Amino acid sequence: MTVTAADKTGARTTEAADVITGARERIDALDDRIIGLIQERMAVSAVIQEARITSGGRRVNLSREMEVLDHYRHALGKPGTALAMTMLELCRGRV
Ligand SMILES: C=C(O[C@@H]1C=C(C(=O)O)C=C[C@H]1O)C(=O)O
Repeated sequence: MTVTAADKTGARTTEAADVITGARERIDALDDRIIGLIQERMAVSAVIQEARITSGGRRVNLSREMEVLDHYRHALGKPGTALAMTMLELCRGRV
């Protein structure tokens, strides 16, 4: 059986299916960029952590993490905090 664009998108008209298919391509491209930025952030964060550990300090700096959490919460509301927590976990591991 053939899978139509309407089947894949959940749309009930070909016009809506076309809009959704085009917008999903943009979302996929945005997600690629977001993932690239997260990977870049992880690399920069690793440089900071290594410098601090090599100097005799600790990997984690909680006061800085609070600033990062506040930044995301101000920009995105409560879910921003959860997003920042996940980002921090990606960048420095679970604490
Ligand atoms: C990158 C740092 O080290 C750790 C990782 C952080 C981050 O990825 O944003 C923030 C605080 C630290 O726990 C830093 O101190 O800035």
